[in-house]
Amino acid sequence: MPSRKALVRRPGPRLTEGLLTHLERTPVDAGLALAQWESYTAALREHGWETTEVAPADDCPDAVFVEDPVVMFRDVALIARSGAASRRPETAAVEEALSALGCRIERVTGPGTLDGGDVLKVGDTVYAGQGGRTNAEGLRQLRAAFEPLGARVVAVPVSRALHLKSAVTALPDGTVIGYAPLVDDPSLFPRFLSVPEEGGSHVVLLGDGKLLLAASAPRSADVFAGLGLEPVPVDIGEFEKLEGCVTCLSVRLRDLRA
Ligand SMILES: NC(=O)NCCC[C@H](N)C(=O)O
Repeated sequence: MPSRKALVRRPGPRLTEGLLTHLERTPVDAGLALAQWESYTAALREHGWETTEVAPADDCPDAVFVEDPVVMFRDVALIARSGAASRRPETAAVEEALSALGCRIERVTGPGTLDGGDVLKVGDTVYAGQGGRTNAEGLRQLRAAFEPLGARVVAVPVSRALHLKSAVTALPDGTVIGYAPLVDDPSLFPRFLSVPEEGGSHVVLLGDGKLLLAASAPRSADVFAGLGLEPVPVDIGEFEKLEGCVTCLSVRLRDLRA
């Protein structure tokens, strides 16, 4: 029976200083962001995911984007080493939380860099974005950690978005979805579906055909509903101003050993 736990991390006091790469800074309302985070984590729980909070990293503005400090494959947690040096102190408490949950821990070491947001798993295929935050050495270490476990790692160039998963994610049947202007090369994916909004390219699979996605993507939600899926919209507008999306606010742990 697959596990249904999800790591999350509460927004910290410096959230509004989060890094920006592709967007101009616009004011972030910290109170509203907290309310949106509470609704996001409540939606996970309502759909059967038990949430575990990673201890705060209050000096790290981007710590709420808990997907980036780790990549999971089966019960192995590969602790990442961000291409953004200011994000590296986020990993310590993530490692502690995963270790306490019984995960085996591996670590990306320098000069390798890797952000969890650059890794999209579709079954045993692991698409790894190489761009601003993940370098060739990080990719090499990802292969070394996961290929012995049965992963097939496919490198994907990322030049138009912060992370691979800022550009593409996947539906339950494995179809990769993306907002075409942000995808370097859709032909790298066996099946690609273009969605009408940037926010529509990020979905978190909740199980039973349900997809968590941003409320900013209603037309994409209609596309998914037309495919027989059930969109679950959540407003994450304050995090979108910081180049965050639904995927980066949690790490689902589906293969923990009992
Ligand atoms: N996986 C993700 O897409 N993470 C979003 C991180 C946003 C944050 N402001 C950053 O630039 O690192």
